[in-house]
This record gives sequence, C-alpha cells and structure tokens, in this order.
Amino acid sequence: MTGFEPLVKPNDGKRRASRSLSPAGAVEEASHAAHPCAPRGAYAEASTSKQQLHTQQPDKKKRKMEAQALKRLRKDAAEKIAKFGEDPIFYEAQDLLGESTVQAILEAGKEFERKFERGEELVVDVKALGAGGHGLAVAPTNDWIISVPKALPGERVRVTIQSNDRLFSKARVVHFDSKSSELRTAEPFCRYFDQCGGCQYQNMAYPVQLELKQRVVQNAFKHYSGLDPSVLPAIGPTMPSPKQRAYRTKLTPHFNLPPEARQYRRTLGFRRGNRKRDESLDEGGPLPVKPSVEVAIGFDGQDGKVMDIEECPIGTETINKALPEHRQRIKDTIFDFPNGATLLLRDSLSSFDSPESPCVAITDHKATVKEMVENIKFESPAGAFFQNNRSILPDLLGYVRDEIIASRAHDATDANGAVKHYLVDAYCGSGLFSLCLAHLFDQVAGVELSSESIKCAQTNAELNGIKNAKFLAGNAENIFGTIDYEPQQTTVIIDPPRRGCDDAFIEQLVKLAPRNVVYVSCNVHTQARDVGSILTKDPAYNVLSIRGADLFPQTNHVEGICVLRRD
Ligand SMILES: C[S@@+](CC[C@H](N)C(=O)[O-])C[C@H]1O[C@@H](n2cnc3c(N)ncnc32)[C@H](O)[C@@H]1O
Repeated sequence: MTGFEPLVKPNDGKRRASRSLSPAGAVEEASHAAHPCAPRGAYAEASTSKQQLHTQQPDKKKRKMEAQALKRLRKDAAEKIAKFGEDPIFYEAQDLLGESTVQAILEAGKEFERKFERGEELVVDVKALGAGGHGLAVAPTNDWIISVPKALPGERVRVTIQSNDRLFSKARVVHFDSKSSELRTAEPFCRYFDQCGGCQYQNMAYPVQLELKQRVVQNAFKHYSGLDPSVLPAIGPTMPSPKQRAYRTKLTPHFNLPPEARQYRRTLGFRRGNRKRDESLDEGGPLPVKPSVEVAIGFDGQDGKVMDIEECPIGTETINKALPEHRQRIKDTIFDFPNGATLLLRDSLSSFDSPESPCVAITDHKATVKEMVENIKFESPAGAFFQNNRSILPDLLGYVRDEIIASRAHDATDANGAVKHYLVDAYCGSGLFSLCLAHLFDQVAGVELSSESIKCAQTNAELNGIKNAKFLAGNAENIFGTIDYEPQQTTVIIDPPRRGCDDAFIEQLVKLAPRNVVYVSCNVHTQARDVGSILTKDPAYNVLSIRGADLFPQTNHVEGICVLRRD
C-alpha cells in the first residue's frame, strides 16, 4: 500500500498479544504478566482473586513464570553486554550510587529487582541528565536509580513509577516541587513536548544542548573505548545545526489498529492481521454498521502509547503541510488496514535547479527523493537511508574535508612532486561522502549492504559526471578484497548503522592499515568501542580529533566524528 509499511516494532506485537477482545468489543488487559518488570500492582491484584478460587496453585505457577522470565532477562542482558557493552545507564548508576553499591547489587543478583510498584509515588531530587536525555535521581532507598523524562538536574519532582528495569525504574513527573534547574533555559515550542517521547531537550537553550552532547561524547569514549585517557584528545565542541527547528526531512508517524476496527473487520470475515477475507467466517445477514473509531496517529508518548500528533515542529514545513492530508487518509480508510502501520513522509526538492528549489512531500517508499548537498545532486528511493537534517550537511562535509586536507600536510610525494589519494567509503548509502569528496581523490570506492542504495550511488555518480568512483553492493569488509590502493595514500570513511562495525570489518581495516580513518556515527557508544578496538589492534593509529555534530537538535541524539591517522 502506497506510503505505508507494516508496523514492525516488536513491543507492539507483545502489547496486542497481552490483550483480549471481549464480545462487546471492549479491551481487557490480560490478567497476569510474566515479565518481572511488568506492573506489580496489577499482577498482585489478579493473582489474589485467582488465589481465592484455586488456593496455592497460582502462586506456584506465578513464581515459576517469574523465575523463567528473570532467567530470560539475565540471558538477554548478558548477550547484549557481550555484544555492545553495558548500557550507558549502568555507568550513570555507578556515578550516582557509587561503584561499590552497584557491584553489591550485581553480586546479590538484584539488578532486575522489582524495586517499586507501578503507580507508586515518590519524591526525588534529580541529580544528573543521562545519555538517554532523561533526568536521573537516586531512589529514597539509596540503591536504585529513578529515570524521569523532562526533569532536569537540580529539580525536585513528585513522580509515579511506570516500570522497573535493570538497576533503575522509569517514572513520570506528576508534579514539579521545584523547577529551578540552571539547565531549564528555554520554553518548549511544541505543544506535545511534555508527553511526547520524540524530543527531550526543548526545555534547554541551544548552547546548553550542545554542551550536554559534548559531555555524552566524552563519557562514551571514557566508558566504551577501553583506551587510556592519555591517548584521547579533548572532545571538541559540538558542531551546531544551522536549523534547530523544522529541520527533519523525514517523519514516520505510526498508529495501532483500534480494537473496534479489528472487531469490525472480523465481522466482515477478516482474520486477525489478514488482508484476505476468510469466507468461512462470514456470518451472513446484513452488513454490520461501521463503528465510529478514534485512531491516534503520531509518535510514542512517555507511557509507550501512541500519541495523536497533528504537527511536529522539528519536521520541515513541507512535511507538516502534508501531514493533515495523510492523517485524514488513514482515518478514512482505517477499516482497510489489517494491522497498525507506519506512515512515511520525506521532504524532497521538486527539481535540481538549485538547493533552494521548492520542496514536496513524498509518501511512497519507492518514489524518488531529490537532495542537493553543496552542488552535488542525489536521488534515492524515499524508503532508503539519507541523512535527515540537510541544513548541517555542508558543515559536516566541510569538517571532514578540512580534516582530510590537514592530514595531507606531511604526505610523501613521488618523483614528480605528486601524490595519489584514495578514498574508501564504507557503509556509503547512496554515496553522500564518496560523491561530495570525490574531487579530493584520484579514486573512490564505496561499499554498502543495500543493493538499492548502491544502484543510487552509481546513478548519482553519473548524474554528477563523477567518473572516479565505483560502488560495490555487499558487506562493508568485502571492499578490501576489491581494491589495491596504497595504504599510505588511503582514507577510509566509516559511517555504519547504530550497531557499529562487525569484527570482520575491523580486522580487514587494520590489515589494510590506511593512513587516515574518519569514523562518523549516529551512536557514539559503539563508535567509541570500535575506535578502541582499532587502536588496540594497531597502536600505530593516533586519535587526532573527536567531536559531536548536532544532526538532531532538541533530542538527546548526537552524531560522533572521530579522525584517526596512522603514523
Ligand atoms: C548511517 S547509514 C550511512 C549512509 C551514508 N554514509 C550516508 O551518510 O548517507 C549506514 C548505512 O550502512 C548500510 N549498512 C548496514 N550494514 C552494513 C554492512 N554490514 N555493510 C555495508 N553497509 C551496511 C546501511 O544500509 C546504511 O545505508
């Protein structure tokens, strides 16, 4: 269906699976919850009524389910830690509670303890801001963290517990007893800010946001690189985004299918989640009357439920103008959806006449989006990856370009006083770095997993008359077998997805031993881990610079740029 993709968030399936439809169409919460972090109060109430009917039996069952769920949680956490390291909140808990307290909790196996009841109220003093953008407080028990979105250090807040997690509980502000944080320096400009989970920082002036992000980068390298601080340069100031509102060129509001719509579809003979009718379910008789249905289309709120969002002021004007029409389209056709779905809105130039050409909103995943970065034209399918804040791209590319040029100052020249330069653009997408920097290099090779994006990179090279770039579809590490570039004259740009680089890629990279590595990442934690791994495998690399770039103003996200040189 044009403009829509299936809702793939795993939580959503779980949420729906834990509910059942009553014949009257009302939603009933399941009477028990297996997850140790599930609401304890609700669970206790359900099991009490069962106890009256079945004496001790449910208690035993409940304990068994809890033990199994805890085992699963521990196993999942151990796997995640082995792969990605500890979650940033682990280090934040160590800072706030003390390493020995955290160690004692781990040794006692109490890191998943259901510390507080869901709905329980506490008054806490917010002490720090976590990398996730939430205020962090120490629980009154002094051995647990309370994470409170939209609350800032220095503020005293009355909160209600939402859920328990590893070493911390998530909570929601009920009341600000004091709202005096030095960081609270701006008035949020979005009417949904208090409830929406999308932005975290609209209550802080922009320079404060940039400073916070600098600290996040600093902590990431401190905790995840495994490197001695002496080998790391001071973290540079965060590169600001020229646009701090109306910058996002892509929005993906989503919705869950309301239970009334699901029920109505069933009476028409559609099984749950199916597009095709099952004749055997047809109850015959006259067509049932369509119920009136309210559907929330937007983003997840702090309570995990989808909020109905009519406008998103960090999205571009083009997207916001198009949003009402597309929301209405969903409302008008809600009974045609077998499930919830995600709507795609991409801002595209209408032509390549100039970077200031008027823009249009595109909602079909397969339609072509046009972008112009500096003077380079890019076309890519709306469903494929492209950086979402076009306002900062010239500065980001300018910085990478300057770093590359500066690193050439001491390059050896050949007999004619010339030196060749090569670029490998790993995880190249539709060729942003390769094509914008191609003029600095004799040859460029890009690699990318998505064959669709690689086709775009090739067409984009042609579109811009760039002849020195070739592109390969495949795993990033495969590029090393296809090039014979002189390592001393080679720069590798790495821009992987959030999970960072695979071991196989890092192995191949250090085997090639390129002179320069520029690592750009939307996850500074996996970036720090990978940089640590490169330096550990090959100590001839030096970290020349590290800084953040603010591709996502008003949110806690920060892009990291780290430049390495092998001497
Ligand atoms: C953050 S995007 C960067 C794209 C590009 N550098 C840009 O700025 O437009 C990461 C890209 O890595 C690609 N990717 C993911 N896993 C990969 C892998 N194992 N090997 C190569 N590319 C991969 C994704 O398809 C995505 O296009």
